Formats: sequence, structure tokens, C-alpha cells
Amino acid sequence: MTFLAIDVGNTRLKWAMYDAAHPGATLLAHGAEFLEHIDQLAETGWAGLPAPDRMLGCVVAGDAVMRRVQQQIEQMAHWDVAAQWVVPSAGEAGVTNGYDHPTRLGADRWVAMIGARHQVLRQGRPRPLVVVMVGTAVTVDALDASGHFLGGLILPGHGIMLRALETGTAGLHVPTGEVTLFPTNTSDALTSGGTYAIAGAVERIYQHLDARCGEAPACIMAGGAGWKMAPSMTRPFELIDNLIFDGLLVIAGQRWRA
Ligand SMILES: Nc1ncnc2c1ncn2[C@@H]1O[C@H](COP(=O)(O)OP(=O)(O)O)[C@@H](O)[C@H]1O
Ligand SMILES: CC(C)(COP(=O)(O)O)[C@@H](O)C(=O)NCCC(=O)O
Ligand SMILES: [K+]
Repeated sequence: MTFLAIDVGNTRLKWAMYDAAHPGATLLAHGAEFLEHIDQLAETGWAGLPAPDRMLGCVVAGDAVMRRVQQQIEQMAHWDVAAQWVVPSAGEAGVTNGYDHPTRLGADRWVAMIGARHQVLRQGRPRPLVVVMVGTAVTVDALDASGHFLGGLILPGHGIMLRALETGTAGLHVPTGEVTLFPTNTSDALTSGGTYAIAGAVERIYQHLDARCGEAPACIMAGGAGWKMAPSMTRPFELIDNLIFDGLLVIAGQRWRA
């Protein structure tokens, strides 16, 4: 059963076609498009793909963007698949949702937590877990050892931090710099400031979760800019590029496995 997984963030749409709709499926094809280019997906990235039997996605870029994606799916002549989008709930696939209003949680955060929780369980005993996603925004979410989502942080991503400083000041229009411990020029000061803001937020949630659970958490990181953070993290972590797709495969497996 071919399965199309779609992750629509605020910067890019990421898609992956699998040969089955459950964890362990083989990846057949994948791609990413900036949101400006998604109206050509049917003619470009998706042309020549096998027709998917099932589709499951998560979208945080708004209803208009979701409709544009659905139009591309409808435009695929030989496809006959209903678009289904994950809506965060009180509980799914072994994760329970501690958000005040569970449906207001970003669908990408929910799916990533489900993917990360299953990754931890595959590796052995249940542990508390920090899930970091470094995309347009950065999210840092905490689950206890039972798979309960306790809550998390939202902060600006690298790009938004830099743009905010550029537009809010007269003297901060400089090229990208390096991350250094004691920056001695404006470029390095900005790049290091953003990177350590994110690393510091992760460190704080890690400490909060360690204190709450009395056990060192696992940490899983994902997102288009996750690799930029790797050298600056203060705790052991695992970088999983396909975390959202892994989560979508877990959810699909539970919904559709006969
Ligand atoms: N090759 C790349 N293409 C696009 N964005 C990239 C790339 N490498 C790093 N990035 C960074 O990743 C961010 C987008 O990551 P992504 O996970 O696609 O975000 P979102 O899920 O919010 O759309 C951008 O803000 C950019 O800073
Ligand atoms: C926090 C986010 C903007 C992150 O989006 P992204 O960086 O992946 O584009 C998204 O998860 C979102 O819109 N969340 C809804 C609000 C919430 O989670 O509380
Ligand atoms: K995302």
C-alpha cells in the first residue's frame, strides 16, 4: 500500500512517498518545496510518482496553504486519494496531550512527539523526552516517561531572530557569522546569540524535565535547521531528519493497519 506523507511548515512543504503506511516502510521518493513553489508540485516533484493509496499530513501554515496542497493532490490525474490531516487530540499513538486546549497545539509538534516517543520505546525502556524542532520557529517540548506531553516552549527560529534585529535596529545589517564562545564582531555576535538562545532554551527544558521526573531525559532534535544547532548543544541528543514522517507513519500504522 503506497503512502504519501506531507509536512507543511511555515517555510517549506516536505513530502515523502513510502511503499507502506506503517513504521519500517521503505522510502520510495521524497522532496521539499518552498511554499512559493507548491502550486507546481503536480507538474514537478510529484510527476511520475506511483499513485498513493493513503495520504496523511500535518500542516501549520494555515487553511489557504492546506487548500493549495489539496488542489495539487486533486490535479494528479491518476491519483484517487483523500487528503487527511492530523489534528492534535487528547491522546493518540501512546502520547497524551497536556495542552490547555489540545487542538490548539501545532500539528507538527504533536506528530513529532509521537514519532520521537516511538523512537525512544524502540531503543528500550520508557524515558522522559525532550523534542526540539528547529524550523521557521523553534519548539522545545517535554514528555514524561509515560508519554504524557507536559508542555513546551515556542521561540523564533534563526531567520526570524535575525530579521527582527535587522528591522528593529539601525546597526545590525551584517552577513551571517560564526558561532563562537566570545564573539568579537557583529556578525558572530548575532549568529552566536541566536544559536545559544535556542541551545539555552533546550537546556532549561531539559533541567525542568529532569527535576520533574527525577531521571535524565532523552533528547531528539529535528527540523530544517537542526544541523546548525548540533555543535552548540549542552546535552546528548539524537538528530532525526525524518521525525515528522516517522510520526506520520506511526499514526498511519495505528489508523489503517488491518
Ligand atoms: N536547505 C535549506 N532549505 C531551506 N531552509 C533551510 C535549509 N537549510 C536550513 N534551513 C533553515 O531551516 C528553516 C526551515 O526549516 P523547515 O524545517 O523547512 O521549516 P518549516 O517546517 O517551518 O517550514 C529556515 O528558516 C532556514 O533557516
Ligand atoms: C509553533 C509553530 C509556528 C511552529 O511552526 P514551524 O516552525 O514548524 O513552521 C507551529 O507549531 C504552530 O503554529 N503551532 C500552533 C500554536 C501552538 O503550538 O501552541
Ligand atoms: K515543521
